[in-house]
Amino acid sequence: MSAQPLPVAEPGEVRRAAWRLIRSDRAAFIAVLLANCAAAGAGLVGPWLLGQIVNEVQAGAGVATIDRLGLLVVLAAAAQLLIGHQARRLGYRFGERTAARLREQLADRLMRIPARAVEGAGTGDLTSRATTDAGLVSFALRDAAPEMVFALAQALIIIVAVVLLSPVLGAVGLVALVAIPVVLRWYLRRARSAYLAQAAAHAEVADVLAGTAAGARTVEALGLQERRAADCSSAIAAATAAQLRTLRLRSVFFSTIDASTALAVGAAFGVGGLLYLDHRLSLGTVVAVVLYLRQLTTPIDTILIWVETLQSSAASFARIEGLASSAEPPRRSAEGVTAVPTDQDIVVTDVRYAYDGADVLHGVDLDVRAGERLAVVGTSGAGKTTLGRLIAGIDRPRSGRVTVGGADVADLAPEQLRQHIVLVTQEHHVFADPLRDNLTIAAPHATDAELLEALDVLGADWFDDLPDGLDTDLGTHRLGGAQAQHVALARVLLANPHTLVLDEATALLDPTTARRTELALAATIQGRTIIAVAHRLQTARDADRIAIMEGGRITELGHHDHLVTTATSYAALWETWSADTSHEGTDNHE
Ligand SMILES: Nc1ncnc2c1ncn2[C@@H]1O[C@H](COP(=O)(O)OP(=O)(O)OP(=O)(O)O)[C@@H](O)[C@H]1O
Repeated sequence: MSAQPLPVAEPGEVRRAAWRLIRSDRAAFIAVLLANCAAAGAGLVGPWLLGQIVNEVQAGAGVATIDRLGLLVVLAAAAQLLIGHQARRLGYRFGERTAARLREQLADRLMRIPARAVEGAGTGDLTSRATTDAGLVSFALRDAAPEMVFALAQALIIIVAVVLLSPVLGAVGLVALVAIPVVLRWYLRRARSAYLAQAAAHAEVADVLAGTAAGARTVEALGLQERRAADCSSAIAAATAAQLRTLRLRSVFFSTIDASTALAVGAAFGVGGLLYLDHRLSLGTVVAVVLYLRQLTTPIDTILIWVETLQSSAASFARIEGLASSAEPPRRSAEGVTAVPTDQDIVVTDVRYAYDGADVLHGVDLDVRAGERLAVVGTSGAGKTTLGRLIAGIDRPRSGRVTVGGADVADLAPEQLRQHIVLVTQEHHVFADPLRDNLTIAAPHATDAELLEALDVLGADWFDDLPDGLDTDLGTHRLGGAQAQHVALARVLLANPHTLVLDEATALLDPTTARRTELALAATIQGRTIIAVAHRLQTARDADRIAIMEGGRITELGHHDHLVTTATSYAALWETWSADTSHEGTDNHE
C-alpha cells in the first residue's frame, strides 16, 4: 500500500502547465491552428459546389456548366487533401516536440524527488507515472491533440457555413445536436475522477506485484503465498472495478452521440424538404446543408473519440505535474555558482528543519574546524541523521545556514559539493554498468591507474578475480555487500572531499563485514574532517569533540573526558553504555 502517495496537480495547475508547454512553442502552435482552419475551409467548397450543381440541373443548365462545376469539385477535394495533410503534419511535429520537452521535464523532476518521498510513495506509483502516464501524455500530444485541433476547426467552420446558408436549417441541426454538449458535460464531470481512480488502481497492482516479486524469498520462507495472492487478487479486482466504471461512462456517452448526429441529419432533411416544397429554399441549398451536417458527423466522432484519450491523458498529465511539487528546486550548475568556499571550516547557524511542516531541528549552532573529528550522539529521533544530511548539503535548512568556507552547502552544484563534503551511509548502490563507470561517476576525469589505486587503498583484493577488470559489467557480475561497500568508498576517495559525514556506516553490518568495512573506512577517512553520527559511544570517546543531541537541539558539546564529568546527559549515556558493554564481555568491534 502507498503510505504517502505522490501529489496530483489540481485542474488549475494542469491548465497553467499545459499553457506553458504551448507557449514555449507559440509560433508553431499558431501555424497549426491556421493550417487547420484553412483545411477545414477547403472542405466546405465541395458540398457547396454539389448544391450548385443541383441548382444548375434544376434550372436546365448545359453539360458544359455541370462539367465545369464537377471539375471544381475535384479540384476542391484535392486542395482539401493537400492542405489537410500539411495541417496534420504541422500538428504531429508540434505534438512530438512538445512530448519531447515534457519527457525532459519529467526526467529532470524525477532526479530531484527526494529519496524519502519515493520511499513514502512506493516505487509502483513513481514507475507508473514515469512509464504509463508519460506514454499516454506523449501519445495524446503526438496523435490525439493534432486530430482534435483538426476536427474542432472543421466542426466550427461547418457550423458557421450551415448557419450562413440557411439559418433555419442551421438552427434545426443544432437543436438536434444539443444533447451532445449535455452528455459531454455529464461524461467529463465523471471521467476525471474515474480515470484517476483507474490509473491509481493500476499503480497499486504494479506495486503489489513488484513487492511480491521483490520479496519472493521472504514470501516463500514465511509461507505467505496465499496472503500475497489474496492481496494481488483484491488489487486486480479494484482495478477491474475502476476499469468497468470508465467503460460504463463510455457506453452511455457514445450511444447518445450516435443518436444525436443521426437525428440532426434526419431533421434537416425533413425540414429542408418542407421548405423546398414551400419554395422558401432552393434544392441546392438543402442538399448543401444536409451534406454539411452529414459531414459534421466526422469531426464530431473524431472529437468524441479523442476526448476520452485526452481526458485520461489529462489525468496522467495531472499525475506527472504533481511530481513538480515533490521535486526540490534545481541546484545551480557549477558555472552558475557565485559563492566559492574559501576554506574548509563548517559553520551551522541557527538551523531549523521540518518534515511535513513540523520542526525536528530547533535552532542548531555548530562550528567544525578543518581536520576535526566530531561525534554526534543522542537518543533515537534526536535529529542526528537530519543534521548530518543538512551538513552534507543533501537537504536545505528551513531557516538558518550551513556553510563550508562561507558558502551555503545547499547552493553548491553537485560536482562542486562532492569535492568538499560527502555523506557516507550504509547504502552503497552499484549500477548495472561496468566497474569503471561505477567509479568515475564520482570523478569523471580519473585515470584507470587512479581507479585501481583507490580500490587498492581500500584492500579490495576481490578485484583480481573479476573476469574483465575495470570493464566487468556489474549488472551481470553481482558484487557482495562488502565489495559494494568498497565501490562506494572508492567513489569517496576519488571525489576526494575534505569532509566526510558518516551516518550508520557500519552500525547494522555483521561483525566480519563490519570489521572489513571499518578497515576500508579507516583508509577513507585518513586526513579528512569527520562528522560521525555515532551509534556506539566507543567511537565518540575517540573523537576530538562530542555533540549531544536531544529533541532537535545540541545540548552539550565537548571532549569525552570533560563531558563525562560535567555534562549530565552524556554522563548518563556513557554510564548506560559502559554497563551494557561490560555485560556483553566488552567486545564491540571498535
Ligand atoms: N522522512 C521523514 N519524514 C518524517 N519525519 C521524519 C523523517 N525522517 C526523520 N523524521 C523524524 O525527524 C526526527 C529526527 O529524526 P532523525 O532520523 O534525524 O533522528 P536520529 O537522531 O538520527 O534517529 P536515529 O538514531 O533513530 O536514526 C524524528 O522525530 C523522526 O521521526
